[in-house]
Amino acid sequence: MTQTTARPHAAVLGGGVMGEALVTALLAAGWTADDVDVTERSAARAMELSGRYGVRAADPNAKAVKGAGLVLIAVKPQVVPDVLTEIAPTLRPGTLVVSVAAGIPVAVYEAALPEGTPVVRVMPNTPALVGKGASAIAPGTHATDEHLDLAERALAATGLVVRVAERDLDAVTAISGSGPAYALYLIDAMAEAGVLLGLTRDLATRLAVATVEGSAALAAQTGDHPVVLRERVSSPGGTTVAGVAQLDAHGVRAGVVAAARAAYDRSRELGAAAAPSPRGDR
Ligand SMILES: NC(=O)C1=CN([C@@H]2O[C@H](COP(=O)(O)OP(=O)(O)OC[C@H]3O[C@@H](n4cnc5c(N)ncnc54)[C@H](OP(=O)(O)O)[C@@H]3O)[C@@H](O)[C@H]2O)C=CC1
Ligand SMILES: O=C(O)[C@@H]1CCC=N1
Repeated sequence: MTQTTARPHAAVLGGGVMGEALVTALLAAGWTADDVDVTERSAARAMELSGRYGVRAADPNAKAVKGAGLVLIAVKPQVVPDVLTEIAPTLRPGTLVVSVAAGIPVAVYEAALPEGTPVVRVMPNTPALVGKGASAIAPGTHATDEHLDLAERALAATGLVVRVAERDLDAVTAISGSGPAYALYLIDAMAEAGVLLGLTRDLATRLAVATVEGSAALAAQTGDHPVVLRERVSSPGGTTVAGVAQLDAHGVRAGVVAAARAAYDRSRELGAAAAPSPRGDR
């Protein structure tokens, strides 16, 4: 059965950073609090989310998915196999399973869940919390365009959502999934430099945040290549070329590439660890 209801009852499994972002996204996209259940390992955290958003703190996972037409998995990758074992017996036919877990291949979900279960993998990022996220979604074997549409409706309030093939998700994870940490690392470094040069920390941080936000907006709104935009900041013989030469001298570009490569490799490792063993004896 294909689940195409506009806003089916949703169960968010795992109410950590990303689970909370998904709960807020659903509510912002028009789901009512009555239509969203959230499960957690710790009852205190589940109650916290329930108190904050009015959603139902439901447990265990097997019970939460019983009445759901949309299940969103937001536990750590290492916990995904156990959660799939828990929910497989009670998942309704046709319920769309959406997972944000890094690295875990669609094949792992499809092997553990009832035959024909539609699965969509999502790689979101934390700016989703303020509607400025970037998410990529990839369909499993049984996910139709309608299932992708439903996943997009669920993510509508989080920001940019793009459709990709599953093979691209490790790279997406390395760039936009982990990317906010790289950007925030830069902001922190710029603010720290401002303090070193005599600004107050508050002023330096505000300037660094506004500068990175403004630069991103400039790139997004003009569509100009980042190098062209960078050249416009760089007056001949001026301050910017002096500064950027130091970024090159300190290998910052190479560091960013190495960071993304390491995140990509880690995403693949997480997937390999969760994959059924060749002997099929997991
Ligand atoms: N944070 C991010 O920027 C992004 C994260 N993701 C993915 O989102 C997923 C969650 O990450 P994140 O939110 O950062 O991690 P968190 O640790 O913040 O959230 C996971 C939550 O799941 C809870 N949990 C553990 N076991 C169960 C269970 N059996 N049933 C229900 N809940 C359970 C954890 O509780 P406890 O802490 O008590 O174990 C925790 O609160 C990961 O798979 C990650 O790859 C994807 C993109 C970006
Ligand atoms: O660090 C992680 O593993 C998750 C996935 C992408 C961002 N955070």
